[in-house]
Amino acid sequence: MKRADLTSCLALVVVTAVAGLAVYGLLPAYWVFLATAVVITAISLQGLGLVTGRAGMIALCQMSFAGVGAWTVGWLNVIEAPGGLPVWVVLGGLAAVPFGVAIGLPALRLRGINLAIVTLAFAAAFDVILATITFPGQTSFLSVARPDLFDSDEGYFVFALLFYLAVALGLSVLSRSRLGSAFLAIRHSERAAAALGVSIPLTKLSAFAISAFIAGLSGGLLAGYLGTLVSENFSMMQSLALFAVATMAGAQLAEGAIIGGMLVTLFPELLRRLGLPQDVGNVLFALGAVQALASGETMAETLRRNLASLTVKLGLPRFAPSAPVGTVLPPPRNRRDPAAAGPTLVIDRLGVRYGQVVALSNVSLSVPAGTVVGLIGPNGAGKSTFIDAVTGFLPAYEGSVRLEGRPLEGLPAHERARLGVRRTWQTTRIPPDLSVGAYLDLAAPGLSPEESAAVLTWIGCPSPDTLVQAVDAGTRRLLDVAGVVAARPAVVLLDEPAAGQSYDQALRLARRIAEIPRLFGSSVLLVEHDMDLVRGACSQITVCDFGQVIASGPPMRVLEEPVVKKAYLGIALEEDAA
Ligand SMILES: Nc1ncnc2c1ncn2[C@@H]1O[C@H](COP(=O)(O)OP(=O)(O)OP(=O)(O)O)[C@@H](O)[C@H]1O
Repeated sequence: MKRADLTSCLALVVVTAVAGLAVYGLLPAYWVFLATAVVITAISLQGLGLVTGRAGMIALCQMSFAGVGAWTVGWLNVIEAPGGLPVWVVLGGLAAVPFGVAIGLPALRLRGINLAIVTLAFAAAFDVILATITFPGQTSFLSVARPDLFDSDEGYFVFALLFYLAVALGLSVLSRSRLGSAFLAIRHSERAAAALGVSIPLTKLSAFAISAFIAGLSGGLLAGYLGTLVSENFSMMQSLALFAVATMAGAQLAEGAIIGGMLVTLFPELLRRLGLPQDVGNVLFALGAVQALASGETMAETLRRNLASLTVKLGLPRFAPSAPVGTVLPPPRNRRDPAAAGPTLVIDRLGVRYGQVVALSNVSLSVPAGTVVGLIGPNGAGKSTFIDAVTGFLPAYEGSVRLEGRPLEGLPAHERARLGVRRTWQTTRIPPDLSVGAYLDLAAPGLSPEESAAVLTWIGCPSPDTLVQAVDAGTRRLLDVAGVVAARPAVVLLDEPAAGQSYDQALRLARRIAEIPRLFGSSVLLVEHDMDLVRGACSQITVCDFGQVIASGPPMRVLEEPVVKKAYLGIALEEDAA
C-alpha cells in the first residue's frame, strides 16, 4: 500500500474512533440509539455513492438491496445458523450481490432516465414481493439475536461503527485502485475509458455488485438493530429519499455518507418534535439534491473545501505526500526486429460511411515498427474517422486493420486497447476528479512511482499528486499523450495532440513524439494540423482529402506536391504569408 493510502486510512480510523468514543461516552442512551441508525444509513449511502457519485449511474433501489440483506439475516436467525450476527450480516451482503448484478445488466445499455425507471421498477416490484412474503420471524415476533458482546444499544452502536469503518476503509482503498479510477473514468467518458483498455460492462457490473453488497450489509445490521422488520423499512419511497440524500450530501465520500445518515435519521426526529409531517423531510431532501446538482458541489465537498482553506489559513501541514522524484522511464516494450517482423499497423482499403456521407474510401496505410507516421488533411478529410475505425469506436467499416499481423475486426475498443492500439482524443477526456498520478495508473497499470514521475517529467506534466482539475487544458493534452505512451502499446494514435499548445510547446512536443519509438517501443500515427510539428516528428506522411489518400511519402517531398498544396490551399497561403 502506498504511503498516501496508508495515511488516509489511518486518518479515517482515528477520526471514526474519536467520533465513536465521543458519541458512546458523552451522549445519553437514546441519542446513542439514534446514532446507530445514522451509522447504518451511512453504510448504505456509501454503497449508493459508489454507483451514483463515483460511477455516475442512477440507482433508485438501494433499500431493496438492503431488504435482501435484512431478509437473509432474518432467515438465518430463524434457522439459528452458525456464526451469529457478524457472519449473517456478511452473508446478507453477499445475498444482495446477484440482485445488484441483475440490476446492473440493464445499465450496460441504458443511461439516465431509462436506467432510473428500470431501477425504480425493481424497487416497486420488491415492495410487492416483501408485502407478500413478509420477513422471517415477523409474524412470530422473533427478534434477531445480537452478539453477547454488543447486545446493549451502546454495544450495538460500536458493532455498527466497526462495519462502517470496514466499509469506509475498503472503499478508500478501492477509490485509489485502478478499478476506483475506472469508475470515475466511465462517469466522465465511457469512450475514453474504453480507449484506456477499461471494460465498461465489467466496471459497471462491479459498481452495482459492490454497492448491493454494502446495502445488503446495512440491511442485515438494521435487522439486528430493530430486532424485527416490516416491509415499510425497505420501501421504494425510502430508496428515493436515500438517492436524494446521497446526491445532496455527496455519499461517495465517507463524511458525506455520515452527513446523509444524520439527515435521514435526525431530520424526521426534528420534524416529529416540531409536530410537522414527515413528508416535509423528503421534499427538502429533493430540493437539496436539486441545489447540489445545480451548484455542482455536494455538502461533503463544501465541507472539504472549507476545511482545506482553514488548514491553509492556520498554516497547518497538509497530509498530501510529496511527489516522488525519479528519472527512470519505464523500459521500452520488447521491440520486434522491424525488418523481420513487418509493419506494426496495416490498414487495407478502409471505408467508412455515415449514412449517405462517405467519410473514408479505400484508405490504405501502414505504420512501420519504430516510426512516427503522420496522417494529415484539411478539415473533414476523415482523419478522426480513421482513428475511430482503427481503435474500434465505429460499429462497422469496410476493409481490414491488422496489428502486428493480427486482424482486429470484431474486437471492441477496450480489447483493441489491451492488445496494443491506444489513442488520444481531439478534446481531452481525462476525469478531472483524478490526480495526475491516478490517471497515469489507470492508463498504464503497473508503473512504479518513479516511472510515473519520470514519464510526467519527460512530457512536461506536474507531479503525480496534482489534481487534474488544477491543470490547464494544454497540459492535459500532454497528460493524454503521457497516459498512452506509458502503457507502452504497439502503436499510439495521437489525434491533434498540439491543439491548445503554444508554438514553442508544439515544437517541444514534436521532439517528444519523435522520441516515443525509442523510449517506449511504440510506433506512432500522428494526426495533426500543425505542419511544423508534423515535419519535426514524422518520417513518413499520408495526406487525405475527402476521405481518400491523395499522397504519401517523406514529409518534405509530400508537402511540396501540387495536389497537397491544392488540398491545403488555405493553410499554404497562411504559411507563405507568415
Ligand atoms: N457521426 C457522424 N455522422 C455523420 N457524418 C460524420 C460523422 N462524423 C464525421 N462525419 C463526416 O465525415 C467526414 C470526415 O469527418 P472527420 O471528423 O473524420 O474529419 P477530420 O479530418 O477528422 O476533420 P477535422 O480535422 O476537422 O477533425 C466529414 O464530412 C464529417 O462531416
